[in-house]
Amino acid sequence: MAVKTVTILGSTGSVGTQTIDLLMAEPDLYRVNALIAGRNATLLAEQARALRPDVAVIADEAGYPALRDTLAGSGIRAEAGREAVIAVSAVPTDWTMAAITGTAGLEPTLAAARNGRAIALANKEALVSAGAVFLRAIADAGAMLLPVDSEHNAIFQSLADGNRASLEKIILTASGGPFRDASLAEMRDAPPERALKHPVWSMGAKISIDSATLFNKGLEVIEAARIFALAPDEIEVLVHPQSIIHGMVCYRDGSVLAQMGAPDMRIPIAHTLAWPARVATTSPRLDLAAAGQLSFFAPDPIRFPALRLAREALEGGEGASTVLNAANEIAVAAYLAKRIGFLDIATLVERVMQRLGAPPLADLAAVLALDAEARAITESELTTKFASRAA
Ligand SMILES: NC(=O)C1=CN([C@@H]2O[C@H](COP(=O)(O)OP(=O)(O)OC[C@H]3O[C@@H](n4cnc5c(N)ncnc54)[C@H](OP(=O)(O)O)[C@@H]3O)[C@@H](O)[C@H]2O)C=CC1
Ligand SMILES: CC(=O)[C@@H](O)[C@H](O)COP(=O)(O)O
Ligand SMILES: [Mn+2]
Repeated sequence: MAVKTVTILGSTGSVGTQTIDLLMAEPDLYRVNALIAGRNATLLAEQARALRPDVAVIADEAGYPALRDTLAGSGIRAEAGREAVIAVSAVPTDWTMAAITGTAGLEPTLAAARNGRAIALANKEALVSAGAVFLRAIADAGAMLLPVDSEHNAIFQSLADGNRASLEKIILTASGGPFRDASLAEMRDAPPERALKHPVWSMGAKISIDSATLFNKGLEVIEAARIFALAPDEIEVLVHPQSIIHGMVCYRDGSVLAQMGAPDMRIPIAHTLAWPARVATTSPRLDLAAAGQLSFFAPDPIRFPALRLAREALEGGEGASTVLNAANEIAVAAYLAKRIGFLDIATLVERVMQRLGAPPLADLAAVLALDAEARAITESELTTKFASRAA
């Protein structure tokens, strides 16, 4: 088998480190071209010394001296700053893992896509924010989009028999998050430390809070609509606390194909890494007898308004998803900084959506401008309407 060249955008994060676990398990199959991270220069340098890429890039320039000094004499280039992140993302490589959190990952991911190779997409915010602009860039470049998000990878696998035309609907499962059974009062007072405790998955802070509000599932509804060209009413969400079935495709003859697996992100990452082949992983094997029971129920729209807001954004036209995503990124950061309460996240996002509506998006510049405007308006809402709480 030919050696596959690999670049990881977001190598120091939860998805990035699990990708590295897989690469290190099969060192003869892969060669790492570049590792790119945000701030964690110590871990990035350690990863670079183990994987020996051509270059390691740290977005935060303050981390450059540590990265440069640790890599001195190794033959591995050290670079820093946003421009270097985008330039190195653009260097041709067979497979790019797009795992930078938030719209910070949009331009690097599109730079990688322009090479027309495989993009393993974990960074759902980039697709939600840029929508058709993102998909057009992928299609124009002839790149292959491989969904890493567990639910979308499950749908991708369940569609593999080519029966897309016979699809009736898909079902995305949700764990329900740490507040699945909590009262509204508990949620109102919940500190970030509690919201960060996901019942099933170990993930970065931003997506963990999104799972707690169900904005993660809302973003995933939009992500699924874009990747699989589905109408909003063709996408259903079911809470499935065991997180064993990740997604299902329902066909018009009544058949339902589901993808199952232990809740371990190395499984969908490995699927995209080896696609269309499969590689062995050491991930835990599914033991259905031990699981005993698989349960499902509809999400509660009162405690979790995020799903309604995401559906409104999806139906509201292009720019509404950009606004929802940007407002949510700012609101989550404000919650983590204890500037607002947990339930304020959705309230804030809804206010910003009402203020900005759904402006059309002609190109990437329009996406970035709307993203910046939505962030500024969310900040101004935060400092005015939520000022008393912040005091
Ligand atoms: N974790 C999971 O299981 C899943 C995650 N996803 C998606 O994957 C993406 C990554 O999630 P996750 O790994 O949990 O997040 P983490 O917070 O764990 O990791 C984020 C990564 O992005 C890097 N990063 C952040 N900002 C920048 C920047 N401006 N420039 C370059 N690099 C940057 C971080 O670097 P550093 O740490 O050095 O600052 C880190 O390597 C998200 O979009 C998430 O929604 C989807 C499905 C599952
Ligand atoms: C692993 C993964 O794909 C996450 O997006 C996961 O789905 C989060 O769990 P929730 O179902 O609680 O959002
Ligand atoms: Mn997911």
